[in-house]
Amino acid sequence: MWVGVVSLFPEMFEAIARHGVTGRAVSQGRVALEFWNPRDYATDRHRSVDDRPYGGGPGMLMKVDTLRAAIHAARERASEATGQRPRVIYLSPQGRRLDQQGARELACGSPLVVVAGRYEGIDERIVESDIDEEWSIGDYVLSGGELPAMVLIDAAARLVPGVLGHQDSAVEDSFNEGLLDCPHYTRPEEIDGRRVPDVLLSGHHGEIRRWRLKQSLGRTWLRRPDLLEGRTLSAEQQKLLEEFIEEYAL
Ligand SMILES: COc1ccccc1CNc1ccc(C(N)=O)cn1
Repeated sequence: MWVGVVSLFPEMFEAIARHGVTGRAVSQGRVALEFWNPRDYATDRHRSVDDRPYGGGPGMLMKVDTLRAAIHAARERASEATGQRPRVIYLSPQGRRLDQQGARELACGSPLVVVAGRYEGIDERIVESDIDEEWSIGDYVLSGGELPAMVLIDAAARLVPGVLGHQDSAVEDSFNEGLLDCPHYTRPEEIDGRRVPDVLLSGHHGEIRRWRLKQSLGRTWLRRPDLLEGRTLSAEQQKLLEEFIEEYAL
């Protein structure tokens, strides 16, 4: 996966570029991250990258000429590096809500150019002319698009084949089936009198799979019933959920 990042604070992206699963993906070349900083395209003495909003009002916007130069440079490089036109993405509270399905879409195929806004955002004409898609990580406002950009890149990068240790861990990710995850346990077998569920110690892999699926279904029913709306459960899933509800009601 190739990602070009347009940001005034490229060093923030060390958080994903140099640590953990994403850091390893970058060092192994499975994910390529390149950066363009609008400030590098500033020509005035103060190297300004923000500008005043027409119509007045509080705050500033990102300066048009330096931002456009950075976006165009990233676009060009994307085409050079991958032979494909990139999808230019802008993170903003006005964008399409990122979810696991969206992450899957972003992970496969086209190179991405991700634009992280600062100040009060960017000129609408840039959104119209240079941005292909607006995405949001949730209904809240942050001081910049860098953290949302890292969330989007991380969610997509971990789905790139070979990035996760053993591929099943992405497949087993309950959101993969659109369900919440089941509870997880590791040593010791008992913590303050709380024991690991016996089924997980039994070695019966079929029982364990069913227990985990039942827990995922039950938790989803309890915490996020909306995820079950309009979803047809298999006969097995229906049975397991009914069992969970019966036991829960007891
Ligand atoms: C006032 O900030 C802005 C105003 C407009 C656009 C971008 C920004 C940068 N901030 C962001 C960016 C994305 C998200 C999100 N929900 O994905 C939250 N905040």
